[in-house]
Amino acid sequence: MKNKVFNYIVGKIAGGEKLHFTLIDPDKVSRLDELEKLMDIASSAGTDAFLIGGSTSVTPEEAGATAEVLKKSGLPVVVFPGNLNCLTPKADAVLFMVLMNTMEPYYLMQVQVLAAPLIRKYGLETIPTGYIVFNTDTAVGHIGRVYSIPYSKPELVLAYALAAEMMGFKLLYLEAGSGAQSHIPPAFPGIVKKHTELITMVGGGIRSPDAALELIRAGADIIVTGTIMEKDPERGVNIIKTIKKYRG
Ligand SMILES: CC(C)=CCC/C(C)=C/CC/C(C)=C/CC/C(C)=C/COP(=O)(O)OP(=O)(O)O
Ligand SMILES: O=P(O)(O)OC[C@@H](O)CO
Ligand SMILES: [Mg+2]
Repeated sequence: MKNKVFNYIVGKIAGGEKLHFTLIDPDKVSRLDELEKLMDIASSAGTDAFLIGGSTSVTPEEAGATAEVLKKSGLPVVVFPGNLNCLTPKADAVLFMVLMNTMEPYYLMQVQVLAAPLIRKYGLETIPTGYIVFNTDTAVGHIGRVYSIPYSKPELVLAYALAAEMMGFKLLYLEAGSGAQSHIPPAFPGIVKKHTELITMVGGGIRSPDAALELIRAGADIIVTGTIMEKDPERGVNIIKTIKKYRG
């Protein structure tokens, strides 16, 4: 069905839910038995979908094998691509992303042109996504040649968000970078939510239920965690449960 994953997300948000996505980096979780364990823990806690991706070192075979395992959960499996190598027909959908604050033309239009025919052949659903990365001191910040946006300037974030909406993106991913020292300020999802209709997804450096709650209260619709599930699954479960209990 067309837009199946997107409609699943929109339906949950319309029903008053806040969502949690679990990021699996095939570069970090390469053993399939470990992956299955993580999947069971996250899905029992109530995560709403799985993202698969990494900035470096993901082979198409690893992406495919990861997707195949995660599909067993019955939850949507969405590619969050660092590049073409992350694409796999085994997933349900792909975040069709533009890295809005890059200085590298490849991440603005070239990778999308290279990816589009492959995605069509694979039959993957595409979710038009504006991607903004705030921390240059992370793998994605380095690989993506990110042009940093000051943390003290939410109005600049809003300018990006308005541009994303005017260009027809449906989702805006505000990213501190995987393993970032700190998550983004709540004022960022706050200002985006106040002035646009974009689905607002926040990730990077979220390591506590309080941090997730703060971002959700400010306006984030979707919280992404990756590292915490690999390092401290119990804490990861607490974050998911807190998000799923929240009613605004
Ligand atoms: C449309 C297609 C096919 C691709 C878009 C490609 C774009 C725009 C990529 C943006 C730049 C980039 C490198 C994104 C990577 C995002 C990602 C999957 C991050 C996951 O975390 P890691 O950066 O691997 O963190 P670790 O350092 O913890 O491994
Ligand atoms: O690994 P963490 O810090 O949870 O970040 C998740 C995600 O936003 C990275 O793209
Ligand atoms: Mg990685």
